[in-house]
Amino acid sequence: MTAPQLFTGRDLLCLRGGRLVFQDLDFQLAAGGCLTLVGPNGSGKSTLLRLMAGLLKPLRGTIAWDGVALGQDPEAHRARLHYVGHLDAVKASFTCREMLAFWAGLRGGGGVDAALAAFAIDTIADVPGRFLSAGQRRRLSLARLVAAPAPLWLLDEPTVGLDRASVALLEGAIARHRAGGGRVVLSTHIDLATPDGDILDLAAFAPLEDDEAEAEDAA
Ligand SMILES: Nc1ncnc2c1ncn2[C@@H]1O[C@H](COP(=O)(O)OP(=O)(O)OP(=O)(O)O)[C@@H](O)[C@H]1O
Repeated sequence: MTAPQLFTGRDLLCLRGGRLVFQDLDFQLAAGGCLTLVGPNGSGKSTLLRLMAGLLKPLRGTIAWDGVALGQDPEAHRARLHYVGHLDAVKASFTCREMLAFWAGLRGGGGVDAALAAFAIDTIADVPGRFLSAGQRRRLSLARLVAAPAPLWLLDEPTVGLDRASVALLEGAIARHRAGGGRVVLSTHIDLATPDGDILDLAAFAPLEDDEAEAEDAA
C-alpha cells in the first residue's frame, strides 16, 4: 500500500515587517481534507495562506507537497492551486461569463456553465463587472474554482460579502471538491460547515514577548 499524498508544513516560523507572526506551526492535509484557519485579527491566517500558495517564504520550516518542498518545483505548485484572496480580480468591462471563460482558458478548464450554476450567477451571466454588487463580485471570484479545477483551494475569508444562501453554495462547492479528492484551506471569522474538517487556531502559535524581541533584533 502506498502512503497517502500529504500537503504539509513543518516547524514554520514567519516574520512580517520584522515582527514575528507565528512559530512552531505544523499542519497536514490529505486528499479530501479541509483545514479551517481561525484566530484573532493579525494572528497570521492570511500570512499562512500566502505561505501555502508559495507567495511568501517562511523564515524557518518547510512546506511540501507529497514530500517535495514547494521551492523545489514552484511551477508545479502554482499549477495545482487556486488562491482566492481578499481582492476580487474582476474586470469592469468583462461580463461574468467572459471573465469565467478567461480564467478557465488560462488554466485549461472549460466548466463555465457549471461555475455559473454553482454560485447562482447564471442569471447575471451577461452583466459586466462594473455593475456587480460586492457579493456578486465575490461569487464570481469563487466561481473560478469550479470553472478551472485545481486540486488545492486556498481561500482567504471567502464568505466576506456573501449572503446566507451564497454561503450555503460555497459549502456545497467545497463538499463536492473534497468528495472528488480535492483539498481546501480557508480562513474565516464565521462558522462554515466543513464536515470532518480540521481546525487550526493561529492563536496557539503566537510568539511570546521575549521571542518577539529576539526576532526584531534578528531582522
Ligand atoms: N505586507 C505586510 N507587511 C508587514 N506586515 C504585515 C504585512 N501584511 C501583514 N502584516 C502583519 O502580519 C501580521 C499577520 O497578518 P495577517 O493578515 O496574516 O493576519 P490575519 O490573521 O489574516 O488577520 P485578519 O483576521 O485581520 O484578516 C499582522 O501583524 C500584520 O500587521
